[in-house]
Amino acid sequence: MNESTLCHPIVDGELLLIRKQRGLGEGNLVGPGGKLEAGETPFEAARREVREELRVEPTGVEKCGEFGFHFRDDAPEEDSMYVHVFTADGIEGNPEATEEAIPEWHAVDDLPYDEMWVDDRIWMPHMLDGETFTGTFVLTDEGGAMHSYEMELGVDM
Ligand SMILES: COc1nc(N)nc2c1ncn2[C@H]1C[C@H](O)[C@@H](COP(=O)(O)OP(=O)(O)OP(=O)(O)O)O1
Repeated sequence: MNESTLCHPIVDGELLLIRKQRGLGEGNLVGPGGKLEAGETPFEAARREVREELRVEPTGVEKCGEFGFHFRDDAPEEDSMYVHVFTADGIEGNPEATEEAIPEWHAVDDLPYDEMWVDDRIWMPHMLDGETFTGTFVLTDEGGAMHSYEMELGVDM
């Protein structure tokens, strides 16, 4: 299964997201992140992806969760991903648009979940409340709807 990361800087009540310019979820509003490279830990990959996508260095990076997902209509082994989720308490530098990502800040209490992956509205409120979590999500309709999911809160990370 592909392993990837998401890293969410949260500063002054706002969450730094990206408008994804290519790859899985192109056009969606997502956390900065991407697949692990060979020999990399999830922590290293999370920081590298923020640097590559937004040209800033995340600070105070901490893991808050992990989840797996697959699409119901596809073979799970061919189209599934395991995602390590991090928060950051700041960034060094000013986010820049790159060919992969356009930065957008959004108030944590008014997130546009209808422009995000359908699983985000389930786990992200827990992340924003400072809870740890694990989850499994099964999406349908090419990711447009949630078929089923399981989540556990208060998990050791
Ligand atoms: C289907 O549900 C998803 N939900 C959430 N919350 N995040 C998702 C979902 N599917 C993909 N993602 C995120 C997780 C990773 O951060 C990226 C992976 O995207 P991609 O396959 O494009 O990986 P990259 O490493 O960015 O690709 P490049 O080879 O272009 O660097 O999406």
